[in-house]
Amino acid sequence: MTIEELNTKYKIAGQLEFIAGNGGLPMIRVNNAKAAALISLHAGQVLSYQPAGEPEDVLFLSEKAYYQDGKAIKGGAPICWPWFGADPEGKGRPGHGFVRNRAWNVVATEAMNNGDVKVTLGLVDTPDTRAIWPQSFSLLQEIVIGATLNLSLITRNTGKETFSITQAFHTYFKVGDIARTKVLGLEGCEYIDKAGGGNEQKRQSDAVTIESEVDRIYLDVGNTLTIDDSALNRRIQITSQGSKTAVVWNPWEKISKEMADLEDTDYQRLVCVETTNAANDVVEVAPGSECRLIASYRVIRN
Ligand SMILES: O=P(O)(O)OC[C@H]1O[C@@H](O)[C@H](O)[C@@H](O)[C@@H]1O
Repeated sequence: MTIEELNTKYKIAGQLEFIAGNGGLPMIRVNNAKAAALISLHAGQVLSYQPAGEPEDVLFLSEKAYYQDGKAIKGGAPICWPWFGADPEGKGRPGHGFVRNRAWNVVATEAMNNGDVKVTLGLVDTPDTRAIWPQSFSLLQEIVIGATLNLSLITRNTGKETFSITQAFHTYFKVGDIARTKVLGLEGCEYIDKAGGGNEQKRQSDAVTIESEVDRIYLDVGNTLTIDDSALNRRIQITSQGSKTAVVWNPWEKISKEMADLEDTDYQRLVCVETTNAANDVVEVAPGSECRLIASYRVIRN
C-alpha cells in the first residue's frame, strides 16, 4: 500500500499518521497528549518512544542505521524471531531470524479510551519465509503507546506440527553515560558470558555495570529489571511476561568501531536490555496454539 492508502485506511486524526521515513521506508508517527513514537513497517520496529514531558527518547537509534530492504535497523526495538542469536541449526541463516529485515503489514490502528494509541502489525508465512524456515505461522506485534510503551509479540502456529522458537525484543535503550549506568534486578542470577565469543556460565553478584564488552544471557530472571541512568537522571523500568531469560549487550569500543552502522563512540550512549526466550528458554508452540512475549517500558524520574 502507498503512504496515501495507509493514511486513508489507518490514520487517526491528530494522533497517528503514515510518513515516508528514512530511506523512503513507510513509517508510523504517533504524537498525542501521552507520548511521541516512530514505528517502521520495515522490520516492524519501534524506533523512537518519548513519553510526554520527558526531555529524552527512551530508545537509542543509531545515526548510521541502514534503512534498506534486507537489512536490520540498528536501534529502537528490533524483533528477533523465530530464533535469537546464531542459526540454531547452523545452516548459515541470518542471526536473530528473518523478521527484522523485511516489511510487516499493518493489521489495525486504534485510539484507545484511555488516550493510548495501539498499533498492530503482522506477518504470515510466504513461500519466501518457508524457504528459510518451513513453518506456517501468524506473527502479530501489538504496540501500545502511552505513558508506558507496551510491546506484545504473539506467535500463532497455523501449521500441522509443533514448532520451537527462541525470540527477543532486542531493545536499545539510550543512556546518558554508560559509565554511570547500572542494570538492576539481575543480582544472584546465573548467566552465560558470550563476550569475546565465550560460553562460560557465571553468577551475577551485584548490579550490572559495564566497563568492557558485555554480551550475557541471564537465566531464570524475574519480571522486573531497571536501568538506572544517573547521567540522564532517570530509571527505565522493564517489566516482562512470557520470558525466563534476559540479555544485556553493550558492544564497547572495538565492536562499535567494527560495526559500520554504529558511530565509534556509540557504546557510551546505549545499552541493550533484551526481553528474551534464549538459551534453554525455548518455547514450543503446538498447532492451533499461540505464545506471547510481552515487554513494557516506563520512565521513572530520579
Ligand atoms: O548486530 P546485531 O546482529 O543486531 O547483534 C547485536 C548483538 O545482539 C545481542 O543480542 C547478541 O547477544 C550479541 O551477540 C550481538 O552481537
